[in-house]
Amino acid sequence: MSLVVYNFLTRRKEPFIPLHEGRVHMYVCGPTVYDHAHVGHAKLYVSMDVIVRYFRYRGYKVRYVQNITDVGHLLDTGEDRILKGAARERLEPMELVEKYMRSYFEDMDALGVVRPDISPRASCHIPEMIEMIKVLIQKGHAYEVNGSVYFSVESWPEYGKLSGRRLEEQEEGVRVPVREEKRHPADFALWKRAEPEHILRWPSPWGWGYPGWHIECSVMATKYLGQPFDIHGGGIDNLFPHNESEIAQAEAANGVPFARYWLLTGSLTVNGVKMSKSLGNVVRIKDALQRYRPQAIRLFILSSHYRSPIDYSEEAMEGAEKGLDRLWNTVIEVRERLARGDAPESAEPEAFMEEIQRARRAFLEAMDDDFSTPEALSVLFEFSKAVNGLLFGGATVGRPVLEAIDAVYRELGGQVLGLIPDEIRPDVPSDLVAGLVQLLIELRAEARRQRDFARADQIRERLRALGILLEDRPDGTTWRMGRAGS
Ligand SMILES: Nc1ncnc2c1ncn2[C@@H]1O[C@H](COP(=O)(O)OP(=O)(O)OP(=O)(O)O)[C@@H](O)[C@H]1O
Ligand SMILES: [Zn+2]
Repeated sequence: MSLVVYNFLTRRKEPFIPLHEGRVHMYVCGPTVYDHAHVGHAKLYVSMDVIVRYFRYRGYKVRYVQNITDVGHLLDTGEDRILKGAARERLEPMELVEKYMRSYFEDMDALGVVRPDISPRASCHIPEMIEMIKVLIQKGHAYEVNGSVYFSVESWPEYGKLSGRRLEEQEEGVRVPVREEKRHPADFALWKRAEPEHILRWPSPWGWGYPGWHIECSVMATKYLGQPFDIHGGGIDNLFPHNESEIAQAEAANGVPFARYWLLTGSLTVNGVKMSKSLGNVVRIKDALQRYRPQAIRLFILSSHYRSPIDYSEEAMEGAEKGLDRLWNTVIEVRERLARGDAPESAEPEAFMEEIQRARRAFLEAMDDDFSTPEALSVLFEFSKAVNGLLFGGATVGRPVLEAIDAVYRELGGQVLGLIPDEIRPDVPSDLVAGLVQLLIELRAEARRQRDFARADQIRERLRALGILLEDRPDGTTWRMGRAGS
């Protein structure tokens, strides 16, 4: 069996052959840390996480690099995202960066996203960026104007090879003052001159300034992974101009191909519109985690293919919660039987051992086909149906069979997909907890009758922090666990 990936560069599925046998060098564009991460970010990073986990499961040694953008990523208005965030919160820019970088990793940890092996920050690689820009100028692919340096797209005929865009189509969205400096409207900034009031700035051969956004990824990817390297991942929304420009810079500077396979994820949408801070339709990961289990968020994301878009809604999330319950219930039953220790030592029924092997093969086949998690999930759900049939069908089930079933859950559901923890905490609290929650609900109702709304809200919030969500209905207040297993 061989692994096949859809390479965006060739628009085809291709066998995955790493540059160095048994190793995968992979780079994914990281977040710009100027605000809390939203569920759209989760779509990209959970999808990439499963790809990395799967490579490791298949025995590859992976070096996974994902940068932190802390300078140079401008809004359409021309403002630097970090500086705008710093002004909003009255923080030193690097204080803001630190705050949201921590917030990002906190969210990713909560979602079970395995940390990258290297998380390089753009601001720590300014000298390397300056070096690459110098080479580009020397080779005639870049030019300086008034302390800014631009990449000349006309000097690089391959510009457009990833996105399929032609130069004539690339003139839109360019602000007028910048347009005047450029030789071609599609030329993009490698280095921007900074006025003294611009806090994030560095000395360079062209005066004080700051790097353009695209150059950081060319520099950090090749510094840590070499050139060429195996896989470049990211969200499809950054295909142009970001990814396109990354390729042009690295290839024009170094004369060899940049990334060999491009894996791009579809966008997460809300009512069909991309979730994005600029549109204001974001659901923060932190808020989603208040309502849903982290594994339910993963299940929701993995239920569509990484290349497809996915629409976020409460109904879809409730569906994922239910799916997760179905999956976990079977796992819990298997593990309880194992813990009881009364299953016989015979590998009976033997036919089920074959069923287990079949499920494993089908799962690997699905994942080998461009990481098709929807198919892999359906294999896991079908398998669970068969397991339920076995467990409740009246036949005696031997310990080796239960262990082999549990191994499928641990390896494929846990290690690869990150949906099944090794320890599932039961989400039904004890009678004592239920009694205490009921008591608090009554005290809260009493507080509300006395118009002590501050106390009533305090009870609700303290319970929410513990993962217990109250829901006020016409006929009284009910409660449920919102974060079991986290
Ligand atoms: N709705 C989304 N669905 C999937 N991926 C997304 C979504 N929004 C952002 N991403 C991806 O997250 C990565 C980091 O994004 P970054 O922090 O630079 O986003 P941003 O442009 O500041 O966010 P926003 O689009 O919310 O303004 C990018 O590679 C991008 O492709
Ligand atoms: Zn990038």
